[in-house]
Amino acid sequence: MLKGTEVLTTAQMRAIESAAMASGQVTGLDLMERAGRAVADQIRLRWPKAGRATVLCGPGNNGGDGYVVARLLHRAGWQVRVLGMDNTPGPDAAEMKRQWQMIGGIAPLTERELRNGPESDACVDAIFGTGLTRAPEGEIAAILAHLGGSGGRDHRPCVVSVDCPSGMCMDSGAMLGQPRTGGGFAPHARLTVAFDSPKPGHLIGLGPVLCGALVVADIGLQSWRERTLDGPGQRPVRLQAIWPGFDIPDQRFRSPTATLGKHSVSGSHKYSHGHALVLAGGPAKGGAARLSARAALRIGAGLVTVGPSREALHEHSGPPDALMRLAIDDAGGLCDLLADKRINAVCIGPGCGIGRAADLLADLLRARRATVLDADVLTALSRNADLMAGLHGDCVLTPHMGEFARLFPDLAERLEETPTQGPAWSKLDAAREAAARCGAVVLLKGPDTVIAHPDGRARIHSAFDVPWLATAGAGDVLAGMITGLLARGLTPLDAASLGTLIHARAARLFGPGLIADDLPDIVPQVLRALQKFQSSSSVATALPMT
Ligand SMILES: NC(=O)C1=CN([C@@H]2O[C@H](COP(=O)(O)OP(=O)(O)OC[C@H]3O[C@@H](n4cnc5c(N)ncnc54)[C@H](OP(=O)(O)O)[C@@H]3O)[C@@H](O)[C@H]2O)[C@@H](O)CC1
Ligand SMILES: Nc1ncnc2c1ncn2[C@@H]1O[C@H](COP(=O)(O)OP(=O)(O)O)[C@@H](O)[C@H]1O
Ligand SMILES: [K+]
Repeated sequence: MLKGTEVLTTAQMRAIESAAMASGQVTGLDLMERAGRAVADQIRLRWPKAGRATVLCGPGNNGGDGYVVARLLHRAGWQVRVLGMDNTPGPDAAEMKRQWQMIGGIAPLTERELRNGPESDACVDAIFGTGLTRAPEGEIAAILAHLGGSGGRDHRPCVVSVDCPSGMCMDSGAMLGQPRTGGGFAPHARLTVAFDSPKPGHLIGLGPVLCGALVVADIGLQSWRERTLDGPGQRPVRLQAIWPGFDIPDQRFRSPTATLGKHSVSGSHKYSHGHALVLAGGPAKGGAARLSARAALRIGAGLVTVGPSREALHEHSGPPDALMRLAIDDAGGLCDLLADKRINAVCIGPGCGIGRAADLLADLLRARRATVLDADVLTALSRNADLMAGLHGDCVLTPHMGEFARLFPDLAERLEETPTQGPAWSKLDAAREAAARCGAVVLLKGPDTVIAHPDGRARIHSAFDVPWLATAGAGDVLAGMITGLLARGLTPLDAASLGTLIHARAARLFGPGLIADDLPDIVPQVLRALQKFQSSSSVATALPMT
């Protein structure tokens, strides 16, 4: 994978910082100075004219970063007011506090001080970072509520958060002590400057909404990151973000003469791009399967066949003409068809009907094809433990939250609980646990999509900027895209990741007003853009991750 896609847990981040400091080549003070400088620089980029800042410093090292920001903004000509706690922090933060005190005073960190102080252009939130262990209470909870607009929308300060909006668990994107769905007052940052790598909480749960624009600043830890996470005897980096820098796992997107598996693309034919089968349902239910089939064709499967029941076959006679149609009446018919080994990927669920999906699934799973399971078949699966036991490593399950709750009710319930302690149970944990239990890749949909492999690898795709993707049939298109990529020979994890990326990019390109039918036909445009991006991947690695 290209650099720049790793997502670190807070525990991994702490381990990397400790390794760096233990090496003797860098001190905690150096790191804190770099972190504070990164935040101050980002503020100055956005406000080129020196203004007024209020800096809120908490009891630990996040507060230490805040004292650095205060000093550097003061040096740049800003009028800086600091609110801090009357405690003795660790030695690095204590030193940064001392340096600030040589410049200016520290008012008490109270909601009253904040509310009654002069207006400021930027309010720097350096109260809690990775050290948050429990839900904030009392005075600090009141300050955080004020940052979230409890004093009225017009009084909501322009917040710049250091590492994360304070009170947010960086492993889950949940606000400790508040409902998962939001609704409580929480700091809504205009900008969040995180260090070294994003954490899961920046990308899932409430994180993307609370963080505002996310900047990930390099504080010089890269070589320790590599040694700590990838060194001999260490666990590999197991979590990645699907965003610029993500390595497209299909050679075709790199160069026209590249190879795909064993087949040279230049000398290839349609069967070397795979044959996808989309199982459709009975009469009057064909739309969803046709959306999937069209998406599978557009994304590059060599052949696509749609397989409804015999009485529904005539409904599938419309375009695209490239699509093949074949009646599949029952499991026997499916087995006969799957005797053709060239059919290497199957999509089951969209518009299939729960009963028919249940009837076909056991034999389909026994045929051991790469299989996408979506919609109706997920409901069938949730009602039948034997079917669930038949899942295998070439399966991709694509539930939305409602379907996930039917399949894994205990995991979904845990996600509903109000988290009180960090690290809080997250959508990432739920998807990973589900994948481990069922032995298949689980793609848990939403604006934050999490894709988990049974071996613990996982990927996160954040698409909070395309709310219009939540439209009827969009999931059917995604299932078809993944099926097409499986037909092309991608692994289930890669097909799910690339399908998710292309799906959201198509929605972004189309813009508001999108209906699911529009998505497949935007795919060629997205593929062209991806091809260009990949052929200039050295540029891509240098792109700032904003
Ligand atoms: N390590 C490094 O070199 C670098 C670290 N960096 C920076 O350090 C940050 C991590 O620092 P950190 O570990 O000191 O944790 P931090 O987030 O400041 O909070 C800990 C304090 O809060 C307290 N506390 C927790 N929850 C609470 C609650 N609900 N209500 C009240 N108190 C609560 C907790 O108290 P305790 O739980 O012990 O009672 C403790 O006193 C990181 O995000 C980054 O910004 C950068 O400078 C780069 C180099
Ligand atoms: N708020 C949102 N922002 C961006 N994407 C979303 C949002 N909500 C859902 N999605 C995406 O839209 C698609 C909807 O799929 P699904 O719920 O299965 O719809 P359907 O069953 O109608 O096809 C999924 O890919 C999901 O990740
Ligand atoms: K913070």
